[in-house]
Amino acid sequence: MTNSKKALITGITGQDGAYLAQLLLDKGYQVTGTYRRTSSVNFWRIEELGIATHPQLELVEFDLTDLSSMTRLIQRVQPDEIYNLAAQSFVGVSFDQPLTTGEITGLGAVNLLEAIRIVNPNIRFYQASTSEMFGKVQAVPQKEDTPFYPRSPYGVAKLYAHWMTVNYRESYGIFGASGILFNHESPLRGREFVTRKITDSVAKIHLGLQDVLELGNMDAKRDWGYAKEYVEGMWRILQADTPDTYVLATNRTETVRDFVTMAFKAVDIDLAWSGAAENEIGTCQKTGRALVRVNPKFYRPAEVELLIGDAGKALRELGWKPQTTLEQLCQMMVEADLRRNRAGVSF
Ligand SMILES: C[C@H]1O[C@H](OP(=O)(O)OP(=O)(O)OC[C@H]2O[C@@H](n3cnc4c(=O)[nH]c(N)nc43)[C@H](O)[C@@H]2O)[C@@H](O)[C@@H](O)C1=O
Repeated sequence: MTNSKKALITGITGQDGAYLAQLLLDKGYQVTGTYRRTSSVNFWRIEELGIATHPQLELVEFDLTDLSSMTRLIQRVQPDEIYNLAAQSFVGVSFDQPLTTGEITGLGAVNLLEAIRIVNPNIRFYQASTSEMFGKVQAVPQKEDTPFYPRSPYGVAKLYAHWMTVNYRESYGIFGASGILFNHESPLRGREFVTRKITDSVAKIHLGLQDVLELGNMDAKRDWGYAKEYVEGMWRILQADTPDTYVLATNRTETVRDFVTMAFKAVDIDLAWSGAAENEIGTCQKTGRALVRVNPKFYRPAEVELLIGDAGKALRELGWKPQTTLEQLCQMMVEADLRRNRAGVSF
């Protein structure tokens, strides 16, 4: 399918960037994806999706904190839509690197908004906002009008970018839209995030490549959906008649412990839990072997205890609804990690 539309995606090497690029290429868009220079730039996600060498995909190395190069890039590409998915997105790291997180995750979005304002105010802009902005939640479930209370430098930086998007919408009439996405996972998730850390470890333990899985707070509750469906929601948000803010979530919440139990079940291991807090362990019911234990080094200075979103507005106005259950998602992730570990590849 061809289509005359052009999209710019910042953060093409991340989970969402890769899935969104695939979706837009399938729709016939010309896609420019930007990535940050790091010591180990890695294109494994777009390679796994089979789009790395797609003729309609251009990859550009780019720094979100540099307004002048951003302006030149937008002048050259002339995109119809910009999806800002680039961020320092790991909550744990943001406590150690609050300033870098603020520059990339917070100010980076404003650089894009400024460049749009300068180059072409008709460009549609999607800001990747996050349930981390609800943090210490002020209502259950959380929706678009729930007051924010971020609990990490990451959440604070995202909240700044979110309000700047709203502000540019109201001040300059820019089509600045924001998706408040709850946790969304997939086989393309990085292993620094808890679901993928769990599914990769379960695969390794099952194959005899690892002894035990160590985790932090297992009582944290998250609303986990399937990332591939969430990028479809991003696209719908930018196709709406007017720019707005939408929550994307499943409206189901489970603990980290529940996800661990589910992941071991996917390889036919039933766990029994014992001990509490720092002494909690998960043992194999059949063999009595300890497979999971808590290591306080993974605790965060401030924790988000409970997230559960209400995506009713996205359903009513955009027709968006999650389809994949957490059990299906977990199974899909464990199977992908079994496949990779059997093949000796490690992403
Ligand atoms: C929507 C939001 O979603 C993500 O943020 P996150 O919820 O912090 O994701 P996570 O997978 O790192 O942690 C989930 C929970 O799991 C707990 N937990 C326990 N033990 C470990 C552990 O060993 N590692 C990690 N990473 N977490 C652990 C941890 O303390 C937390 O309560 C990002 O995409 C972010 O960019 C974003 O926007």
